[in-house]
Amino acid sequence: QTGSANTNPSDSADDEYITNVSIGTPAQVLPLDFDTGSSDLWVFSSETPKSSASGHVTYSPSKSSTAKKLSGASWSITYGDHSSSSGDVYTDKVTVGGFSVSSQAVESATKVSTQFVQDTVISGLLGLGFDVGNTVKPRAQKTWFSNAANSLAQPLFTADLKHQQTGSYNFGFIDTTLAKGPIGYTPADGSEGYWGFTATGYSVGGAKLNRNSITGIADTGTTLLLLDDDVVNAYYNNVESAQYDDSQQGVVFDCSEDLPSFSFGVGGTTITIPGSLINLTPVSDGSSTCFGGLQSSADIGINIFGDVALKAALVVFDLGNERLGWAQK
Ligand SMILES: Cc1nn(C)c(C)c1CC(=O)Nc1ccccn1
Repeated sequence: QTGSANTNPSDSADDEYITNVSIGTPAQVLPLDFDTGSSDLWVFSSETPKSSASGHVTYSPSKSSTAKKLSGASWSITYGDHSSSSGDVYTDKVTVGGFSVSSQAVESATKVSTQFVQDTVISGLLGLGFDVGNTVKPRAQKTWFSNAANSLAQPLFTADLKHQQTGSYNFGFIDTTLAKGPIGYTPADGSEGYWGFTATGYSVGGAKLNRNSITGIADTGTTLLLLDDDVVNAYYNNVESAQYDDSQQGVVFDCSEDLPSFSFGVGGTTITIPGSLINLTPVSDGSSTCFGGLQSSADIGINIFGDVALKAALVVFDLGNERLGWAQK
């Protein structure tokens, strides 16, 4: 068995990717942010304060004949950008891309932070990280993919995110036609709940890869490519107008700049992010100053290959072999 779901950028800056998920009986369709950087499936619901839920599609367990309260269970999550949510837990049927898990832990939000209240294009997150990262107490719950894995043709999923176009999350199979180059595989470290891996080196503007390895995570739930300062500086030293903008909390440059590409080595292959994908968006509507898709990870303590990097590749999240595959697109 397999599943295949379309995913769409939430706005003109590709800030997030939205994937529709069916929950309950009859199906309640919610737009969720699939996040390989976390392991909770949580939703805005009938239990979310009305003022917070305003503008969001919500899940109502009372309207689902297959919903069951998970007695005594609660959850609470804080993301690296300090956004957060918490609540209680139901189990219900959850279908993604035509594949159903009959009893999936659906975490209902009774509290959500301002960032989520304001982000009305999504109704929650569907974690695709490792189960060890799930926050439900007293007993951690499995992710939708973990519950599905044993029934899928292969225990893996792929992410094919695109700039301003419809992409896909495929479960149980690899559609190699989505890629232009070979898939390079490298071990994945799931011990922290993330999909951790090590890139063997990097280069700017098509130069030969150096041998400075970069250890980080493949994170569909983070917009940017967040790397060490020495890498970020090596890149922006090639961008004439680049400067750090305090108010924007990042490097900005003239939108007219012809940005160099950024390449990294992984699993014996090279993934090249075209400069165009690193010109993320004007800092404000109509501005001729643009915000960089590559920014510093110095304040985070972990390197994050977010959507800016993932958009350049077909990425295979292979749970069965504890490995990540990257192919140029
Ligand atoms: C770890 C981290 N530090 N900083 C500054 C950022 C932006 C991150 C990544 C992050 O927070 N990702 C995220 C946020 C909300 C939902 C899902 N993923």
